[in-house]
Amino acid sequence: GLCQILTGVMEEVRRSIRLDVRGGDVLHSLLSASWLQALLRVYERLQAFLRDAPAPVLTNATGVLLQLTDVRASESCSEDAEELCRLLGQPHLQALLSAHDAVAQRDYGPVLPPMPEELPEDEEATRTVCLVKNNQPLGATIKRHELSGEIFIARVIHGGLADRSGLLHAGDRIIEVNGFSVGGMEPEQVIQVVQARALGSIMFKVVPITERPVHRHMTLYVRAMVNYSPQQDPTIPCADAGVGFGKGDILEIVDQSDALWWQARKLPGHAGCAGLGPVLQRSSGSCGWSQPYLPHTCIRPTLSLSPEDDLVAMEDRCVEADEEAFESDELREGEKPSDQPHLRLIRAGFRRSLRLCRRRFYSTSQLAGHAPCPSSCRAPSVPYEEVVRYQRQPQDPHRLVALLGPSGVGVNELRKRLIRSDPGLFQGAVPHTTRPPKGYEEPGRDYHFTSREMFDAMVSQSRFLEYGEYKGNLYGTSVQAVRDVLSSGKICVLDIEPNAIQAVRTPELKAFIVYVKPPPLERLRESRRGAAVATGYYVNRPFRDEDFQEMEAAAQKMESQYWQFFNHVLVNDQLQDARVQLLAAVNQAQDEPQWVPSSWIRPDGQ
Ligand SMILES: Nc1ncnc2c1ncn2[C@@H]1O[C@H](COP(=O)(O)OP(=O)(O)OP(=O)(O)O)[C@@H](O)[C@H]1O
Repeated sequence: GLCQILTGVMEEVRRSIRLDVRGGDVLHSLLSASWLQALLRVYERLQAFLRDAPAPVLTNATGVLLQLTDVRASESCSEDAEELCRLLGQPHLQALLSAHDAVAQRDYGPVLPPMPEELPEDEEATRTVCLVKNNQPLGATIKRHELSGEIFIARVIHGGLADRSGLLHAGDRIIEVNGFSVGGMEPEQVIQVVQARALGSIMFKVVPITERPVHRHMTLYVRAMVNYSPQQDPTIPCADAGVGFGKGDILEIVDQSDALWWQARKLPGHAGCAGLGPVLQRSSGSCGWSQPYLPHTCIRPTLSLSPEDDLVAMEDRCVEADEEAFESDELREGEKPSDQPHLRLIRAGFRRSLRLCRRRFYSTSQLAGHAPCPSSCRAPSVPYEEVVRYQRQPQDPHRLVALLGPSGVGVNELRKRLIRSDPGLFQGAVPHTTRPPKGYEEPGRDYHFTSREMFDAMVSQSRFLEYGEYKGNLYGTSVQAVRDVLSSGKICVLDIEPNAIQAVRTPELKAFIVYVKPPPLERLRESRRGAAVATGYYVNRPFRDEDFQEMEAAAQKMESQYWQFFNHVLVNDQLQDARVQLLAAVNQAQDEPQWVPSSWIRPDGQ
């Protein structure tokens, strides 16, 4: 009947408001709060349950079981009794009975201490908070005021015990812990008092902060572009309360109220307590985002607080230091092109010369007489990239699929196999070249043949995703060539070099980047036994051990610099398996929700 009483009280209060009784509106808003209503409903349900609660027949089933073993010991024990004893002797049944007894004896909840009888006179100003610790951190940090020496709650960690209680807030002044006055205590001493009880209840007496800051509870999702380890960060207020993450991880930022430290959860699957993550500053270098750890030296303690030993976390052991990849199928000269249309299709777009020049371009610096490739090192130096969930609609163009990996790993092989699996759906982009067409080549199908002047103009207009020079000829993949495939309703599949990553990550192309990773050395030796590595335009030879080692080294370098941009990592061990996995990933990219940069979806920053 509590809800009914509350309705009656609310009516009274409403009358008080009409009569302009002081405090009436505050009381009304309190009583009409949805959380209070919900709590009362829960309370009433629990009361109803207590009334109808089933009573255990016995509270000591485990004891009865022991008596049964005595029965077994007697000689007159029947076969049935034997079987019963055997069944009851099984560990899972014993565990079940033990659990039964614990419930029957109501031995499952901590016994709360009685409320203190003597309440201070300024009772209104203090609040007694009792938190029950079940081997989990309290999820709050404390700090000491430099001048007054008073102990304050510095931060309440989202989703932690203190936060879920709703009773402790950043800024609350702590007066007592478990009956011990914290006046004059060093922060470490306060921690010792908290740690004295690993389990059970901990009682805090606090003076609540009078004006709680209004938090913008706007959840933000970001992709980490750097690695971060709280344990290696000397500036984190509390390492144990930190959230560690690696490049490419998706983080859910649940609290941005602190200018220097976000509270974040790593996705997927970390539904519990959030952790502290640094609001890292942009690094100064143009490609600085690839660094493993950015020390955020901008972090300084706040003025009114002592800088070092005065901040203590109520997390266990936590002291807050304070507020902070051609055409290997390409026809040799004089060879005739295939009459089979599907083979022609496959050949279109597999241009070894382009791959080789790209490799050269990537490994050397820049094309003589040309501006640097527009895509080269244009990565924004941001530690985080805001992301949103994107689901491609059936009427939308497909996402570009870009494959990359260390030379020889099988990027081109996988790309060919993917296109061959469904030429009606997958297609490569037709590259541009300044070299003269060969007899069998058809402009617009094999290459867009163009003059050097035209090519240069396209370069200066940033119309290439990537380009390079091979044996005196220029080769490049234009944005328009990709657009042509996408607008025909097909999925464009490209192999790119890392320096083209930024050029394909655009709102228009929405590239899904698949990194093709070499398997461990042993597996490389085994799986590449019959395979040949391309060392020049027409030069193939069997793989050697040095090739594998080079591949591994190149892979490591690529991973350390670009891991954050990989949407899918595919280990190319067994070719057939890898192709199947690639197909599955590509389908997922087109048909299932994916995290993409928010700027792709909301270019205006809204
Ligand atoms: N999983 C695999 N098992 C066996 N052989 C493979 C596998 N993947 C690729 N190969 C073979 O390895 C060789 C190199 O592959 P591919 O040409 O695709 O490499 P790439 O990554 O495109 O490198 P590059 O651009 O330097 O040629 C080819 O002969 C290919 O058939």
